Amino acid sequence: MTAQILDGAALSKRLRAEFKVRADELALQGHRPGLAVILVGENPASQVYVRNKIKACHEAGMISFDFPFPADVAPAIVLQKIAELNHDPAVHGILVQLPLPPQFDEAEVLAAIRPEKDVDGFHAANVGALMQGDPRFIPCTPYGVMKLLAETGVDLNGKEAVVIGRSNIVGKPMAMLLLHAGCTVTVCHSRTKDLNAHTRRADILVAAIGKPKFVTADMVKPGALVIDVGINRLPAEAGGGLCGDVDFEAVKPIAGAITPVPGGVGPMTIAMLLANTLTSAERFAEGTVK
Ligand SMILES: Nc1nc2c(c(=O)[nH]1)N[C@@H](CN(C=O)c1ccc(C(=O)N[C@@H](CCC(=O)O)C(=O)O)cc1)CN2
Repeated sequence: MTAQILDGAALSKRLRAEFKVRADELALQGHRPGLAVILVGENPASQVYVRNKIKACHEAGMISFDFPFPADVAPAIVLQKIAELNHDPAVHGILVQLPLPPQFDEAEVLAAIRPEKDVDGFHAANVGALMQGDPRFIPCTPYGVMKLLAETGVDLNGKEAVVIGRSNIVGKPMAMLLLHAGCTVTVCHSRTKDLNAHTRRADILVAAIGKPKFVTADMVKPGALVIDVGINRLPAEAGGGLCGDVDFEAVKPIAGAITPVPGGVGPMTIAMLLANTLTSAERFAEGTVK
């Protein structure tokens, strides 16, 4: 058996072309979608992600408003900017790139974003709505994973799903989405005993732990859908480049489907950010949100 490769780069490109059509329609009605992007500091990976988000935004016919701040900025300055953006009618989505420098209370910053413009879906109100099965904005990475799983055509109802990782950005919302899709969900983490016993019975295995090639072939059930959320930068002495949390070459012959890194979940994260921004702009345009 060789796995279906879930090509997130191709799917993202397809979706972004569809978004452009919708964005242009909104622009004709005077509501071109606008995304405000706040980046604090010079974390090289964050700089790449933000650059890619802004580029994707422009290519999809949306406006970006870019706010870079130095690493030592006082949190009050960033909070003030968020307050302004909350009231700006040209801005339909606000994103604060994570992680933030240590002087910030991340929860305080995320709580300052108006939930109706929280296109990352990290505000407690949006997290709560997702928990209740009535999502307003779905966090971009898990949202992208659900789109990739849909590409396999596999009915998720009744399937065993195992998520490795319990972060607020990926692990927890991922578990919730899989639960709502009818899966029986297990969330594993650093304290989980006998991890392999859990992963080996997973029909859907999502790895989001940030450890290069952590998931090995012996951890995977034959035919499983394996989703790799990890993006690990290898040191030069290990050959450099990016690798995921899954040992791709070893797991590919066993899995039913698998995402590559790069080119799997990462590009879908950006596509779903645009999807959320577009949704927000449509809500403002139709008056569902004021
Ligand atoms: N405010 C947010 N901060 C962070 C999020 C998020 O969703 N919102 N997620 C991650 C980083 N992230 C988006 O911001 C992100 C990560 C990776 C990619 C991506 O396209 N990866 C490429 C490789 C790119 C490279 O060369 O490094 C791939 O996998 O093919 C996009 C977005 C943490 N912060």
